[in-house]
Amino acid sequence: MTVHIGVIGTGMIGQDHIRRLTDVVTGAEVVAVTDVDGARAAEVASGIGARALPTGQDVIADPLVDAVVVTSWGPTHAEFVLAAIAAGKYVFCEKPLATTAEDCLRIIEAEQSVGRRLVQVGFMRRYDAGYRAMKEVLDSRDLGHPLMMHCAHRNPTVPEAYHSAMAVQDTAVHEIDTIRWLLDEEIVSAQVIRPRRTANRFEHLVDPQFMLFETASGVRVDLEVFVNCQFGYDIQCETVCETGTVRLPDPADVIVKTAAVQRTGVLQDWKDRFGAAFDREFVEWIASIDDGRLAGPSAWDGYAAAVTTDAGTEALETGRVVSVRLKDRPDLYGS
Ligand SMILES: NC(=O)C1=CN([C@@H]2O[C@H](COP(=O)(O)OP(=O)(O)OC[C@H]3O[C@@H](n4cnc5c(N)ncnc54)[C@H](O)[C@@H]3O)[C@@H](O)[C@H]2O)C=CC1
Ligand SMILES: O=C1[C@@H](O)[C@H](O)[C@@H](O)[C@H](O)[C@H]1O
Repeated sequence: MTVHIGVIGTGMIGQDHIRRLTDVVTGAEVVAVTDVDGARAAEVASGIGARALPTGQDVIADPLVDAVVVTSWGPTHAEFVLAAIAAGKYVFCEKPLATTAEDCLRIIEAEQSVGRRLVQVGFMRRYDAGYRAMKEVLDSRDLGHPLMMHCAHRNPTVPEAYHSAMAVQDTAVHEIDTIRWLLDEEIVSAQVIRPRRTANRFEHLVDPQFMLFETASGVRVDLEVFVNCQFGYDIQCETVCETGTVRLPDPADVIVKTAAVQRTGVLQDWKDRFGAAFDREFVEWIASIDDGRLAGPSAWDGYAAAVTTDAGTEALETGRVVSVRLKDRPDLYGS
């Protein structure tokens, strides 16, 4: 069976997902696209023999579209996800699911009223081979219970429009999801410490930031977010358990030894670091639509991330430890 896809937002990641749905994933075809920049949508559509439609609502209503991919700007996500649920269509939404926890709750309520999962959120790290291997070790409890986790999320630079709260909302949001997923429990508090600022940043930006999270069972997580580290895109994660540790591998690369020096490359971009994870994310999404049972990150995961990033943003502003208070998890999203 071929799943016919409509894509809302043909910007950077929208085009990348269209390419993978067209060239990498079997059983999927992008048949309609839209963008507020109509010329961009038309150009993307013509490259793959799809139709460019005027609005996102037209894409969702299109009878030829079985499932929707939302890759427009964050503040537009909730409207499109809610419309897709109302139309009874599967919807893959890039992070964030919505920019407020209230909108995430509206999405959860809408999905519950339909009685089955239609929404998947684009937390692609859950599809990364290294993170998956780490989760297997943790789930096996071979090393006992996790006690602490040390993480780093480093970008070489960010554009001037990037502001301090984005370190939590746009960057740390990926670790917030992976912490919850790897440890299989919720985060209960967030704190943000401001170390000495790097000189290599725009004046308005607090960078780096040192974040501390605590989970329901008392696991402590530290996360360094350093978005002007200069040297590359570098993702680190180590979990310390009762009888051992498990650490994310660095991406494979050759080691060159010459002139008394040993060197290996550092990736520069999240697209390269997580390219294979994005591919697998879409392969599995299409397979789960075929099965009629979504298994990837849910609207609940999008909601939990939104509440935690709100707490993190407040923690950055106030310097306090801020509690993360979630509603009870509905049965639709497991226990
Ligand atoms: N999972 C991940 O690692 C990543 C996720 N993202 C997420 O993907 C989303 C898009 O990010 P980018 O592609 O970087 O942004 P972008 O600015 O390159 O593309 C967004 C596109 O959406 C269009 N758009 C905005 N509002 C629209 C509307 N109402 N209807 C139709 N089109 C609309 C814009 O014209 C633009 O072409 C964001 O939510 C971002 O957080 C982005 C990068 C990485
Ligand atoms: O979502 C993303 C970007 O927006 C963000 O800026 C990067 O740091 C992340 O690693 C990437 O996955």
